Amino acid sequence: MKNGGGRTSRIRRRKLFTSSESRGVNESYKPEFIELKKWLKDRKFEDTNLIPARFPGTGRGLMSKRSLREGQMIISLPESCLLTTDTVLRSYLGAYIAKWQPPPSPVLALCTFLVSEKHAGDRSPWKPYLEVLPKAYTCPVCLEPEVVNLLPKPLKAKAREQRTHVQEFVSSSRDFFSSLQPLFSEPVESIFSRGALLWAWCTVNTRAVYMRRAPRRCFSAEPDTCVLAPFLDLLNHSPDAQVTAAFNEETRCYEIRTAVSCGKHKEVLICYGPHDNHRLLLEYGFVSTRNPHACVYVSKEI
Ligand SMILES: C[S@@+](CC[C@H](N)C(=O)[O-])C[C@H]1O[C@@H](n2cnc3c(N)ncnc32)[C@H](O)[C@@H]1O
Repeated sequence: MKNGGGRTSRIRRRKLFTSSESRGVNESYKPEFIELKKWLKDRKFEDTNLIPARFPGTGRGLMSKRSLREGQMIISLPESCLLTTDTVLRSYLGAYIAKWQPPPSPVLALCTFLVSEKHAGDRSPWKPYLEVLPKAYTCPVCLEPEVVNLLPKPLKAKAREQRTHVQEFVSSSRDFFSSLQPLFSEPVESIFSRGALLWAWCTVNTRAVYMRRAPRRCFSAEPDTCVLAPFLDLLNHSPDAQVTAAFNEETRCYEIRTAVSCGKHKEVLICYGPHDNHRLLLEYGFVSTRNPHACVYVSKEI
């Protein structure tokens, strides 16, 4: 998910789908969504097409308020709503990132910002977004080792690789977090705990959209492609969905258009990529029951 190709392919590029079975229960009355709506409006985003809802098969997602025509814009989220590495560099963390050697990765910058803003609580200007983010994730890295042990062999190996990757991500960032101590009255070890970083890593890896940004010297050479897109990131996945999605340099908005018409009061779904169920579980923590990309892994010996 973190490499360029994987993320590119999963970014819900050309696909949108609405399921007739998935009649959802409106959740827009919930205080957290009312606050998020106000926050988005202050940043010049007013949605007319979508409302948060809970669906029987996919859980929390977005429902169409009206029918959508083929080619119609589903959502156009202004740049001011996006959480990018620029947001982080412009923040109180910017000076610390700029002077840290070796330069931190773009994902580390995003995770540091998420943990720090979450810690700020009511003082964070991002609070309405942080409040709607999941409290926990179901990617294999979050599962107990006994549960990972029950996975099929090839997936088990991938799950262990993911755990090692995240462990290294956390342990190799310790000195950087220590350098941030002047910003906090509490010890940084208690703020940037393993649990907090795991939550932030899963937030970025399960929810970010793909938007390639120019490399900058203050970051490591890893591609800077992950951008958090509040509200838009409530869209769930269907392998059959057909949308186009990209940042529009003219409107300065992240836009998603449907390639097919879509009925009123249906779940609006996008496609994260042509992923089999192993990849969906690894990267997003779920599997798709009717997945045309499902495949069976056969060991070399067989
Ligand atoms: C970009 S978020 C979508 C919004 C998310 N459902 C929420 O409540 O915030 C991606 C996450 O949604 C869930 N998800 C997306 N598509 C799904 C599907 N078809 N079935 C079950 N869960 C899905 C997974 O937990 C995934 O990691």
